Amino acid sequence: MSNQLTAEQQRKIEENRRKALERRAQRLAQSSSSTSVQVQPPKHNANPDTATLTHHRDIPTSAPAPKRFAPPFKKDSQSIHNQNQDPNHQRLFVNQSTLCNSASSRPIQIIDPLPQTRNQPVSSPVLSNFGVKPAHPKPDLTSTSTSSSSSSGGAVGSFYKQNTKPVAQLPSNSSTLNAVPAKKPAISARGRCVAHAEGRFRVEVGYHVELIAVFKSIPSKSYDPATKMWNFSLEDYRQLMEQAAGIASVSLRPLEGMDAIDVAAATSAARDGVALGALLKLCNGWQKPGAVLQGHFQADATKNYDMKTRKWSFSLEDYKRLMDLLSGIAAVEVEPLPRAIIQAFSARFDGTEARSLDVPEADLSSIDHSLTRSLMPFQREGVNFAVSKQGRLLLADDMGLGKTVQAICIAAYYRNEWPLLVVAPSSVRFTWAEAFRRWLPSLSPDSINVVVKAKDNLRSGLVNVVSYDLLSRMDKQQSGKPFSVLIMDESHFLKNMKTARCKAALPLLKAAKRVILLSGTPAMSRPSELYTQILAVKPTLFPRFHEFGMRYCDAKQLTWGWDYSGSSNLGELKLLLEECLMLRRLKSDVLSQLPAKQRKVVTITIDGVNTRTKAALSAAAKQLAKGKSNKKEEKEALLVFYNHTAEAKLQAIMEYITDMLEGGREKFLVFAHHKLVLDHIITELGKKNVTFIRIDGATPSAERQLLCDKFQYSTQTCVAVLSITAANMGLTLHSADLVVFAELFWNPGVLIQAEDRVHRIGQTSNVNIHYLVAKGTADDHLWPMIQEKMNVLEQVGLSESNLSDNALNASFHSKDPKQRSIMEMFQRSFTEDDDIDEAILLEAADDWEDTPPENRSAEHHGIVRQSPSKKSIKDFFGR
Ligand SMILES: Nc1ncnc2c1ncn2[C@@H]1O[C@H](COP(=O)(O)OP(=O)(O)OP(=O)(O)O)[C@@H](O)[C@H]1O
Repeated sequence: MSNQLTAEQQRKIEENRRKALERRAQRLAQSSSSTSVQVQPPKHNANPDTATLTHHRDIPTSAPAPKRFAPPFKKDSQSIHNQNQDPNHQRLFVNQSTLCNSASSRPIQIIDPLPQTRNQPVSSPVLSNFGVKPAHPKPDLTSTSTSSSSSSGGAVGSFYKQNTKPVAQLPSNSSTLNAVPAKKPAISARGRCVAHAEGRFRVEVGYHVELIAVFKSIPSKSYDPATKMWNFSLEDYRQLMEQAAGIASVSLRPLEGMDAIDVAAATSAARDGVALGALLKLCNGWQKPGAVLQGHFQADATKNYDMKTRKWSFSLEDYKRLMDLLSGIAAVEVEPLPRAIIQAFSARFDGTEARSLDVPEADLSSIDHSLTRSLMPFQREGVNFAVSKQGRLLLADDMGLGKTVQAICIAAYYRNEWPLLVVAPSSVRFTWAEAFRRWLPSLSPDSINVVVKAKDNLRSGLVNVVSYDLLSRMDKQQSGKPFSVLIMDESHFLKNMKTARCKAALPLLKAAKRVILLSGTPAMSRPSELYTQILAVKPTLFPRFHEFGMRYCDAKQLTWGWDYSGSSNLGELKLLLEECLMLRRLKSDVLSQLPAKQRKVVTITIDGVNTRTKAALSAAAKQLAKGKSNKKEEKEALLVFYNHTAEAKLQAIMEYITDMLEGGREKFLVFAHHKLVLDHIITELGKKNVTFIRIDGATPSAERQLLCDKFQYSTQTCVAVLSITAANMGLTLHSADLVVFAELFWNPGVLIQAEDRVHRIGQTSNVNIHYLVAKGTADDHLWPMIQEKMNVLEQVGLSESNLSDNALNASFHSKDPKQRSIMEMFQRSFTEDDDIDEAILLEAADDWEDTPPENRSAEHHGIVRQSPSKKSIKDFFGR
């Protein structure tokens, strides 16, 4: 920006300044009435020097001598005390703007000095509408007049238009209110003070000739040509603020936590005193049910500034009235609520409140009855919510609450707009395909397309499933073509806009008419992670990230740019999301509707394994299919097949565990059978620096409890890696509520016991059990067998689960007679003499427990032991 002003410009500025001073002088002269200003003292501060006014304060009619309420610095209290006599030093402190949650009526907390930045134009419609620069006649606050909305329209304008409800329920202050006069001087430069280096602060403001003159007069001034900003010693803070306050067309936001808004000029004028009095009366007399009154106008500025307690909060219905009152106070600037909030809560603002959960019942008659009949009540509510949001939502239910079934039902509601695209983590692509087969029997299985290669057609099915990573590797022409209906599973995968997966997904999200995002953990560490998901569902809410970042990410400008890693106004953000786009239920909210144990089949793929492993697996399957002459041979062949299955599943198992960790699962159990698998898991967890415990047959009894305690009391992510046969009993690990079976085992009794490490007394949540089942492996035969056996146990009341629904695993019932016979072989081999197998396994486990102490390691987890007893299991499985 050029520093050169023309003579004409300088003349105009000087003229404006002169006029402003004249107006101020006129107002001062007119101040005649005594005003009741109520300011509550901060409870912790009894020091009269750091002056907090108590109860009603009469501002004298003749002598304009309102006290200076607050010192900017503690160390300066004496001089401040002196200045308290100076009418030009009275300050009013108001609080950070936030929306806070309240059970009955959702109150707002407002009154924040406007966080102007150079990036934010000062003449936004929001500001001009909300009395920061009112360019309109003062509205009659006791009437339903909406004249103040006239200027700039837009969202805020429409809010005013809607706001036709009389505000008669407020304490009547009509005489006072009617006395509020109109305009404030126009402000041409807004800025803010920001902490700079140690003991200094800088002023972020646009060019203003008079202000520069003030800056130059400050002794500790320093100009940084790189940032084009002035900075000063904190010692000179007050001097600068006072001089800046003398320039009518300048508004500086004070340093956070220091003085708030300087109302010296305002409160010395009766005009403003009247408005302030009305406002404070309004606040203090406000005892309407549901209105939460927090905080107070604060008149001290000690360094113990406590944002939490110094807040006012008001019902949304009274927002307009409050803003109107505030706009009558010349030196008070109030940041209006964000446009997004006003848009989202427009019905609440005008009192025609409809609670968002009171959503109408959607007509689901066109959807498969088997699906709609199965929906639990809260799931049905989820579908209703989605339909009320025109199929655009973030379903953020806790894990295991059936986001998949809800998403399928929502998508099915818009079936005439298909083809549908499901984008999911690679490890659950096939689980999605299974879920569609299970829940939508009307859908031909052939119309489900799981994309496995980047060159595959993304649109060959009516339902298409692709992984995030594959999508990002696909030809743009393919991946860029829009789908009308989109499901994005584990949508926190989109949290970073710079990632390839997010870049690939965004164009699809932009183009889709229905966007169903699913995640139990939409943001794991900071609000900025939510932004892309919000943008995907409701692009109009925060079209620019900066706006979102300023409000909810505590954005800070650093020398290298903006830092959005913080968080601010989280309560407000939560309310906003719940109102507009997000539905989140916790297990504890719907526990009564959930089964105690929820089992889920996760279909994994072995497509990625190397050809050697694949060849070994198919050779083992062929050997079995040939049939064996005696039972011993048959059993050995089965075990070889089982072993190769373990090897083939390694990669997919780890992929799934990684996705669980990425999805924010903090504590869970992973059961496996083969040492190979257990070793692989802990090696990979070690590489990822994830804490784990390992309990297998080699873990001495004395150490087991210590390891369990480590897991139980761990406050961070911790995975318990456990052997199915050696850790299925006697352990309590109920601080977790998720069990993953990386491998299957033919004895469901052992599996159920293993599940019960978390499903036991003391467990307060429902328990989720995930069985990883790989197609084309021994699992094809083991799983139906387990299922059949579990059903038997269930029928006799020995197993409590939701597994009895045969449709759940229909695709695992092999139709190939040869394969069917393998399943029967498993059944024969491991059922008829179950007792013997059990005995061998348990004997082996016992042997391990007897490992001599010299072989024990203090840090057991992560260490592979060589124990003689391992051999027996190895032998047993033919390895
Ligand atoms: N209404 C229902 N009737 C029967 N089974 C259900 C129902 N809802 C969910 N389930 C089952 O509960 C299990 C968990 O459901 P789902 O996988 O959809 O949960 P989720 O919320 O997606 O969990 P995650 O966050 O772990 O992915 C699945 O086996 C699913 O089939």
